[in-house]
Amino acid sequence: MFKKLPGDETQSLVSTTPDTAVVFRPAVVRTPAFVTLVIFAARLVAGLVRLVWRHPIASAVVAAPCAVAWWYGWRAGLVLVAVAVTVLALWCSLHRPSFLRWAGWRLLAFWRFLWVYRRHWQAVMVVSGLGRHLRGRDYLPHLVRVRCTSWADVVTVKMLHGQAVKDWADRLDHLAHGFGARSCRVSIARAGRLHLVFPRHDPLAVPLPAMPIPEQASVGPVCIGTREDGAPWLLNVHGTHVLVAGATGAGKGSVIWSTIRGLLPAVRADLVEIWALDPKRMELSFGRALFGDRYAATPAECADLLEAAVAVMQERADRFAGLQRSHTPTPEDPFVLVVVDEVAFLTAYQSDKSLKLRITAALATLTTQGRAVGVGVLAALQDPRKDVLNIRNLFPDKIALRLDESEQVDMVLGDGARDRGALADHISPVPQQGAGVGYVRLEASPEPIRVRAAYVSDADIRAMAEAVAA
Ligand SMILES: Nc1ncnc2c1ncn2[C@@H]1O[C@H](COP(=O)(O)OP(=O)(O)OP(=O)(O)O)[C@@H](O)[C@H]1O
Repeated sequence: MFKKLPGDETQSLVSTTPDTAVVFRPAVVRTPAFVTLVIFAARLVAGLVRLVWRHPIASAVVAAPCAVAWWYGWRAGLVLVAVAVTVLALWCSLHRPSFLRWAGWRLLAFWRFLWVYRRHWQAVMVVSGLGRHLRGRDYLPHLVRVRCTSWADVVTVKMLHGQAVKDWADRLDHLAHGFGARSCRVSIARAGRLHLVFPRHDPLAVPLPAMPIPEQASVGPVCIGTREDGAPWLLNVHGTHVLVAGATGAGKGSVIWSTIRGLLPAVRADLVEIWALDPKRMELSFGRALFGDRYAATPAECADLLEAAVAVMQERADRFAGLQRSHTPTPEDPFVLVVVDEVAFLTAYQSDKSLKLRITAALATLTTQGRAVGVGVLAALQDPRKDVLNIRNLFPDKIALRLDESEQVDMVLGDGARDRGALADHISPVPQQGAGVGYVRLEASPEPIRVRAAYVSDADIRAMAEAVAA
């Protein structure tokens, strides 16, 4: 029986019959050195062809000076390099975005493909357990492509047949540290292929100042901060309900105030009314003038205000029935946004049982029936466990700011969110670095996105209240 095995594997294969001392050792046929050399040379050529095919620009940048130096001498090669560097530097200083788009990121991707990912690929795959060693042969996932954006490397990988996304999601730490990144996130590119996102630096590490107040009166989506990829973070509050979960000091206030700030022109145009429930009397009391008489602090006042919102909702539902199925804000029927700071004070931690029942029932009614008639809820919560807020699943949109425990991430963003890289429990507790930072899931994609809300200072809130009063 002949079995072809690479390397020295065969030498260590020994088999014995179960009850005799007969030992079988396979014969080892040594491959002549020149055959091995030919195989290595063929692999090298194939690798080079693949490299040129995948990175034509970067390959040309390296190959052209070498070719000129070969044919016309090293001085000519040096001149070509100097001219190319000068042209690139000029292009970069004159029009940086187009330079980065067409040359900068591609050159960086080429460099990182070779130096970071190709170089360490085998070791990281084997040590993390994503590669397999079967019958003397290494089976490794295929490194397809590296693309660089302003803040991260996006690595496309072809999984081994039979691997699942979970196999990769379970090893994000190994991958991040193996390739020298702070973290890693995984998403599906297409069947059998994944995108691994390795941030090179944190674009959300510095606090953002309050967003400018929009010029147009609109009920949203409201720009409340920025996403990790540099795009604005747009939050929809009209036609949905939003739950913001975060430990104490996570920056829930910045999400609430940035939203109110974005709606300010609509408040002034009577298209939006903001009703505030402030059981802690710390957060919303600061901009009390913005809410007029629709501000409640004690549990009894909060229950009354919530029931008033339910009454508005039911009156509209009676009027709209059979006439319209969605709400368009008008001064007669403005969009009502009920903002609740620390909703658990009114539900789980409320000692008066009848108040607790009234509040929970009103919140459940608003969150199940308010969307279509223009009544929305934006609630903040420190502890997202079900026994603290049993109606948390009635909020279609959820934001996970810094959380204390890893299990809380999936409670907020849904199953598997943490495995896919929503590390809300790793957000820094230092306010400068981590307050207002969080993860969201957009409707169009199951992948969590890292975001940071802009910080609305006390002075900004005061100016907002004065603007509305004027
Ligand atoms: N977006 C932000 N960017 C930078 N710093 C922020 C941001 N939001 C809040 N901070 C800072 O973090 C501190 C805590 O924020 P905030 O009070 O909003 O947290 P919180 O989640 O509402 O906490 P709590 O539940 O205890 O009220 C603030 O005093 C402020 O200095």
